[in-house]
Amino acid sequence: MRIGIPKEIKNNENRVAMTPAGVMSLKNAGHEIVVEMGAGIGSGFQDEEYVEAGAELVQTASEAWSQEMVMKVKEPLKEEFNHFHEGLILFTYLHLAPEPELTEALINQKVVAIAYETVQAQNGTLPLLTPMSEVAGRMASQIGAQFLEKSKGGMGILLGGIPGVRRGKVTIIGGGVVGTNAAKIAMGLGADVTIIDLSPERLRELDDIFGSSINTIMSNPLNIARELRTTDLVIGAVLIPGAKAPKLVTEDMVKDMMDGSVIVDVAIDQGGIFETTDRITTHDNPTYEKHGVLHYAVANMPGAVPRTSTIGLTNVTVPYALQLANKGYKKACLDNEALLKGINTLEGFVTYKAVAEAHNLEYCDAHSLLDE
Ligand SMILES: NC(=O)C1=CN([C@@H]2O[C@H](COP(=O)(O)OP(=O)(O)OC[C@H]3O[C@@H](n4cnc5c(N)ncnc54)[C@H](O)[C@@H]3O)[C@@H](O)[C@H]2O)C=CC1
Ligand SMILES: CC(=O)C(=O)O
Repeated sequence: MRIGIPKEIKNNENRVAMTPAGVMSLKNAGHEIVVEMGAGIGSGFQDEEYVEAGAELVQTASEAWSQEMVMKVKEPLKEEFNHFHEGLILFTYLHLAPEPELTEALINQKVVAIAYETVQAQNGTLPLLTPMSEVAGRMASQIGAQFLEKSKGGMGILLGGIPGVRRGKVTIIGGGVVGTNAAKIAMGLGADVTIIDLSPERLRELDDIFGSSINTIMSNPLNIARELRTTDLVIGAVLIPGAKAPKLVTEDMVKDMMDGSVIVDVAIDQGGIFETTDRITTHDNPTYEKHGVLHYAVANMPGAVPRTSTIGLTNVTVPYALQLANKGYKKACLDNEALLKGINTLEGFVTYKAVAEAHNLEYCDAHSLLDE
């Protein structure tokens, strides 16, 4: 199969879909990899390294996009929609639930759109989301700590406190991969950490992992409102796979937060869990202030640490890319239920229920389309 790797064009998106090591694995399996010149530079991978690994370099995005399968990192931006063509296999993060225009473009062009974030293993885990959630979770506490500094717009507190001065309070809503990683770093900084989750089993697991070093609390509107009144940094880390994020924090709850406190809404890529994170911010201009609270809502946080992120992402995507390329997407998805769950659009239909529901579109089962 011929596989294209275009350069990412989102604001400060320095990741690339494939390292030279990944290219070599696919090349050794008999596939042709076409890499847009300079695609790896932001992650510290030179064009020559791709050539040595067996890739063909091309000058334009159009050439990289005109292959049978395209692998990317971020969901395509409007400027990229004109590259879509019927039957193209697009393997990337998509986050379609909050993206009606992208969903429509993929349907209209009959793209086989396989979303990294909905590839789901039998045990419910999301293997192609996990490494980026690990990165974003760890970054969320670092970033929150920074924006609590006075010069950055925060209330001017040190999360770890000092002897004689209270520690900062961090509340994490959603105790999955992002939440757990955010907790590790916040604890490392010396903060007083609380995790709120809806799943009693998950709260139990968190209690087993962290013991009495953190507080665990059941998710409900009353508990969230009460915790946020005394929180310095709140991190949004809830996910319902494929679906628009639930707005768990109302505008009134935000109004009740302390002036100079900070929100980091990591779940913004699925629409965000705060009523007040009504826009996506960028690494260039990452925050805005509303009701005295600083809001950070960058949808490609791992793009800021591209070297770590690109290697982490390629580690997990290559085995799936090999299945798609070796068997063709139909057989690969029929053989592997996890990959099948990744298909979000196929033959002009939405094939992921939560996405169809988000846009009020007809849902069609991917398995039955592949079986025809
Ligand atoms: N902004 C960015 O750059 C990045 C964003 N993300 C996003 O972060 C979000 C979280 O991802 P993961 O941690 O990997 O998901 P996950 O599936 O590991 O964890 C989600 C957690 O939310 C909990 N949850 C569900 N409903 C809840 C509710 N009503 N109240 C409280 N908790 C609830 C679940 O029980 C689960 O523990 C996703 O939207 C993901 O796409 C991930 C990486 C980068
Ligand atoms: C998960 C995602 O969208 C990202 O890493 O940018």
